[in-house]
Amino acid sequence: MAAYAVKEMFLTLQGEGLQAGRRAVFLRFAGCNLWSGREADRHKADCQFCDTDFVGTDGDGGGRYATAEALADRALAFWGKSLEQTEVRPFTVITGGEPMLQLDAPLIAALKDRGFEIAIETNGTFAVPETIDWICVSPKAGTEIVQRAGNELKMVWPQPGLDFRALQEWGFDHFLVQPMDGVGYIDTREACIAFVIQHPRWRLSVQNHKMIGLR
Ligand SMILES: C[S@@+](CC[C@H](N)C(=O)[O-])C[C@H]1O[C@@H](n2cnc3c(N)ncnc32)[C@H](O)[C@@H]1O
Ligand SMILES: Nc1nc2[nH]cc(C(=O)O)c2c(=O)[nH]1
Ligand code: SF4
Ligand SMILES: [Mg+2]
Repeated sequence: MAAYAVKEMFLTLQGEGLQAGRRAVFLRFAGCNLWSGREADRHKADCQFCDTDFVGTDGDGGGRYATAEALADRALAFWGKSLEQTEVRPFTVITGGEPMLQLDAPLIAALKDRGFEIAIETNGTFAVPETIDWICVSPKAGTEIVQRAGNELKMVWPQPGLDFRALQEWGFDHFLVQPMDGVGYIDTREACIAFVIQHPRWRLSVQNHKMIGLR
C-alpha cells in the first residue's frame, strides 16, 4: 500500500446498528467501487442513495497517510491517549466510501497493536478479513455480495431488487432494516417499523447521529 487516502477521521458515537451509542473513532476512507462520489454520476451509479461525501482527503483528520503506523497513531490520538491505560479498549469504526478498497493486513495489525477493537461498515462486495471484530454488511441491490456472513446485516430500505427472505438465509448474527434517508423519509421510516412488526427476525436501525446532532 503506497499510502492510505483518508477522507476524514473523528471521535463520535456510533449512530447505527447494534453498536449504536458506543464511543468510537470513525476512520472514513476516500473512494468507493459503487459510485464516483460526484453528483453528476449519481444517476448511473451502482449505489444511488449514498448520504456521504467520501471524495478526496480534505476533511478533518483526513489526508494521505504514508504508513499504517502513522494512521493508527492518529486514530489512537483521536481516541485520547489519556484513555490508553483504562480498562476500556479503544474502538474504531472503519467506513468510507468503501473501506475494503484500502483496509489491509498492516493497518489491521497496527490498530490491534494499539489495542483497538475494529468494526467495519462495508457494502459486502469484497471479502472482509476474519481479524475484524465486528462486521456490518449493507448490501446494495444489483451488486454481487461476496461477504455473506458477519455480525450484522444492515439492509437499507427500500431497495427494489433486494429480497429480504434471501438475505436472512445468510450467516449473520443480527438482521437490521434501516430507513433510507432522503425524500419521503418519514413514510419510509413508518414502513420500516411496519416491516419489523411483520418480520420479528429483523430489527430497526435508525441513524441516531442525524437526530442528535452528531457527525
Ligand atoms: C456511507 S456507507 C459506507 C460504508 C460502505 N460503503 C457501505 O455502503 O456499507 C455507511 C452506511 O450508510 C448507509 N447509507 C448510505 N446512504 C444511506 C441513506 N441515504 N440512508 C440510510 N443509510 C444510508 C450504508 O448502507 C451503510 O450501511
Ligand atoms: N455517528 C455516525 N455513525 C455512523 N455509523 C455508520 C456511519 C457511516 O457513515 O458509515 C456513521 C456516521 O457517519 N456517523
Ligand atoms: S456503497 Fe457505501 S459509500 Fe459507496 S456509494 Fe453506496 S453507501 Fe456510499
Ligand atoms: Mg454516515
